[in-house]
Amino acid sequence: MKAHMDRPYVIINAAMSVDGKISSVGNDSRLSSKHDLVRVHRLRSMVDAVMVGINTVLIDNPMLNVRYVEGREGSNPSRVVVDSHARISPTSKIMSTCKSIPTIIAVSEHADQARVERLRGMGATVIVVGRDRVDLRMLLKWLRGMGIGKVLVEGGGELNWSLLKEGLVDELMVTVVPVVLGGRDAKTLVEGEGFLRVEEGRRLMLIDVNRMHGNGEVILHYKVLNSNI
Ligand SMILES: NC(=O)C1=CN([C@@H]2O[C@H](COP(=O)(O)OP(=O)(O)OC[C@H]3O[C@@H](n4cnc5c(N)ncnc54)[C@H](O)[C@@H]3O)[C@@H](O)[C@H]2O)C=CC1
Ligand SMILES: Nc1nc(O)c(N)c(N[C@@H]2O[C@H](COP(=O)(O)O)[C@@H](O)[C@H]2O)n1
Repeated sequence: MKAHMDRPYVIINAAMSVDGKISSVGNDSRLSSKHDLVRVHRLRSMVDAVMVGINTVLIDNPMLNVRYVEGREGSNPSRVVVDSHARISPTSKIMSTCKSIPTIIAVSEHADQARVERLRGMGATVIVVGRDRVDLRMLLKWLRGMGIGKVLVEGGGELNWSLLKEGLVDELMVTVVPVVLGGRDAKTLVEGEGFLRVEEGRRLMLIDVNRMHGNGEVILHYKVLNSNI
């Protein structure tokens, strides 16, 4: 697990149903067990930053801190929100705690300046990376320059797609939860426009499979191949 010259080491982690959904049509994403969440928090404690897309923040209102295990030297990783138009709410859990947990909001040049200043005034670091939407390669380069060596991406499907498509992911960890959710509009692990042909798909190498305490959850751990290093 070593950072690259121009970007941090990137791990995607998510929980999905057997039919590939990361949330139900009713936007319920509480899929995995407490045991699995303890594993996720351990992962959080081992990285420098946790990254999510703005939809995940608007829908889940996550905290993204380390709660279920002892943090590294009692500290939390930085939080990075990919938010082209600075839509994050000042009353969100992330913004409400940005004075005590380092918080980076990545926006595009199209973000409203007043919103950006408000977020900065609350204590978040707002960086402009990209014209119409956040340029993820530029963002990762900036994070690397700030000394961030490992990033854990915790969704959602659109962010996962953009990162995988651009070859910016090193590992993928998926907890397959023994439930079927269905729903054509329910979010899947990877959204976006998708690859036209199977041969264009991002290839993975299975490096580990773990069963979680007999509750039927299976954790699949892959290395992502042909990423642009
Ligand atoms: N079960 C699980 O492990 C998880 C489930 N979720 C669920 O996923 C859903 C949200 O996922 P999505 O709607 O796919 O949204 P997302 O959370 O991936 O956010 C995507 C949004 O980020 C912004 N963005 C800016 N620049 C971007 C870029 N270069 N690439 C991609 N996005 C960019 C855009 O506004 C875009 O619509 C929620 O329902 C949440 O509950 C989210 C995380 C984990
Ligand atoms: N690994 C995993 N399993 C699930 O079942 C989940 N619902 C998620 N969701 C991710 O964790 C965020 C919530 O974090 P906090 O508990 O608020 O710290 C959520 O927004 C997703 O990114 N992950």
